[in-house]
Amino acid sequence: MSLIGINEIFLLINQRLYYMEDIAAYKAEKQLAIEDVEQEKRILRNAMLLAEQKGITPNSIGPFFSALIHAAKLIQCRYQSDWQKKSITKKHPQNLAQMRYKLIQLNASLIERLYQALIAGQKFDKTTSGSMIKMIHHPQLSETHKRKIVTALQAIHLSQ
Ligand SMILES: O=C(O)C(=O)C[C@]1(C(=O)O)C=C[C@@H](O)C=C1
Repeated sequence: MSLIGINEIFLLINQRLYYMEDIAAYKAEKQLAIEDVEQEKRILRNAMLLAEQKGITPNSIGPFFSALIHAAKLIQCRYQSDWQKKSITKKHPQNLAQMRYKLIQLNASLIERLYQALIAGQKFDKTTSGSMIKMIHHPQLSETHKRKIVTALQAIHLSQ
């Protein structure tokens, strides 16, 4: 697996995280709660199903998407709290349904890329932790939370 393959995985992770600013803005405008437990269940079910169809152990992909969702909620909370403090809101966010549709596509692409990396023999071992953490870019995400995403990614494995 080339570095390009890994770059693509982190590009998709970053794209997913970047949507959270707009989602936070939409929810602030519509006064919706950040957390939507039913949507989270749908995301996890869908990810595990797709992973299983590919040949990735579903229980190993679950914690990775849980870590992404956890980071997503944290980012939304931080944006909303920043805006509240400064009495500003981000205007004209995209529609939530549209953003969720894009997130579903990103999730599927992520699973596909992870699968390709794993069958190519890519090892996401501890020696790569530092460089992978550096590949996650988000102004609202601390090193600790980036590490949680990377640790969950390292546990993803192919079905036997
Ligand atoms: O779809 C949303 O409403 C989101 O905020 C995105 C997301 C996710 O990461 O997929 C994050 C938090 C919610 O609890 C549900 C889903």
